[in-house]
Amino acid sequence: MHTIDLRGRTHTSAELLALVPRAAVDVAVASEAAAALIDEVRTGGSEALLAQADRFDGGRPPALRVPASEIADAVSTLDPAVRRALEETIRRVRLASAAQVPPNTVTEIGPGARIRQRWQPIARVGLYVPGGKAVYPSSVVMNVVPAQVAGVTSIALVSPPQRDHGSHVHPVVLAAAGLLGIDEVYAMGGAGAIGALAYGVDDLGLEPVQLVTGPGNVYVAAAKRLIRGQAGIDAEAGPTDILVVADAAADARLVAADLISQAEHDELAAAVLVTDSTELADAVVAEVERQVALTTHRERVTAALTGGQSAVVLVDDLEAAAAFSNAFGPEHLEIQTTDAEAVLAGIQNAGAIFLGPHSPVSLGDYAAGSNHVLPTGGQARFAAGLNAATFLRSQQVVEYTEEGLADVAESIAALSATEALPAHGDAVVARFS
Ligand SMILES: NC(=O)c1ccc[n+]([C@@H]2O[C@H](COP(=O)([O-])OP(=O)(O)OC[C@H]3O[C@@H](n4cnc5c(N)ncnc54)[C@H](O)[C@@H]3O)[C@@H](O)[C@H]2O)c1
Ligand SMILES: N[C@H](CO)Cc1c[nH]c[nH+]1
Ligand SMILES: [Zn+2]
Repeated sequence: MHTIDLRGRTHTSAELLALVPRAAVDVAVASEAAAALIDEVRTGGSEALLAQADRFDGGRPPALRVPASEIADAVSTLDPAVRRALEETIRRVRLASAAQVPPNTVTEIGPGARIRQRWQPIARVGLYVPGGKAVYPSSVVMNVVPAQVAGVTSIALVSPPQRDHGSHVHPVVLAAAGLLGIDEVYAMGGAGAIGALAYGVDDLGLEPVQLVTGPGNVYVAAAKRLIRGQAGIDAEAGPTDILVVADAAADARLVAADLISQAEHDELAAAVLVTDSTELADAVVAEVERQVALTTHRERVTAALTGGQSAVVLVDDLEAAAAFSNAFGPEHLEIQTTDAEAVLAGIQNAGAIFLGPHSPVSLGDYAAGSNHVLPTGGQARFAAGLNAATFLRSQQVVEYTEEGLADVAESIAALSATEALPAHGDAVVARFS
């Protein structure tokens, strides 16, 4: 991991933004390849999706649409311990997602003047579940549960076919879908699958969706950026990142383990330590070296940690640490300091925040009840993680009586005349003449 030394002076927000470490290959760089893959699917339909599966996933799935019997089989043959774990995760995510549904409200503006605010679910959504370097049954739960809690009634789920499973969707992904009552599942991955959801695939009977959500690699994130407008998207949840703010009191062994845990997702994953303690920085670097040598995906982890996106950042104090973190906009922010609440008070931008030594990111990835589909690449500076409200739209229902309208008729006339749009005022006058 390279070092960024910010000690000795304060930095403006613009300077911090310029210093933030990022991967050389980002969503913009992957965009051209993603656009070509989406175009192939728009013109070539199923045959293009099968060819892309052959090219990227090591084989053509026997059927793009997974038969209902295969989903049922996956549920019935699911390892009992994994089933219990999935069911507990579903329970917890459902509880936390229910708390994200905003209440419908009625505001009495004046006599006979009422604005109702209602939250309307999106009718049909497409959910992406990754499956390249790893498989993600947990992402089935993280996508489906908030959609169901929001009241979405039509859900299509896509996930890449797996070479090791005869080019079928991974059975635990199918089992997770089955446990949640999802029966529309397709064996397709990457940018082509995002295009298929957004534009539909006629010869497959895949109807276009109105919103595409879910995590994926840089090509998936690029594809989501490209189809935005045709369908809505959640945040771009691309290659994962973790930023740990730690002081001298933190346990270097745990900090290192958490950095490595996210680096194992992808060579493009980012792991950043920000600290005011050179002793802790040295200890974490030594621990990372020791633990990487023992970890399963050591090559991928090494690539991620030595990439330009990962770094150890030295700061004068924890206020400067929070300022750097805000500029980075981490997907996951861990605060491992003596007074975590004090650091939290200075944090504005983060996808999800993990406080103290017993709240590692792995907890949020699987079992906290929080959602693990989170904005990456600095998007947490303006975007939120996937949640029930992502699947809802607020709609204001305007309900005025004659008396209520009369009270504002003069204001409308004045403003419409000022804007040189007199027909607007006339439409109100017509109601009183
Ligand atoms: N931010 C989040 O919320 C979040 C959550 C979970 C996972 N993730 C991220 O999701 C990603 C999962 O990646 P993955 O690769 O394991 O699975 P994936 O399903 O995202 O990607 C696999 C697909 O990528 C496409 N692809 C592969 N190589 C390509 C190439 N050279 N050109 C064009 N397309 C290509 C193929 O279509 C393949 O099916 C990781 O980066 C991980 O960090 C993010
Ligand atoms: N850390 C990933 C992005 O938040 C989510 C995940 C799923 N499985 C393991 N981890
Ligand atoms: Zn993870």
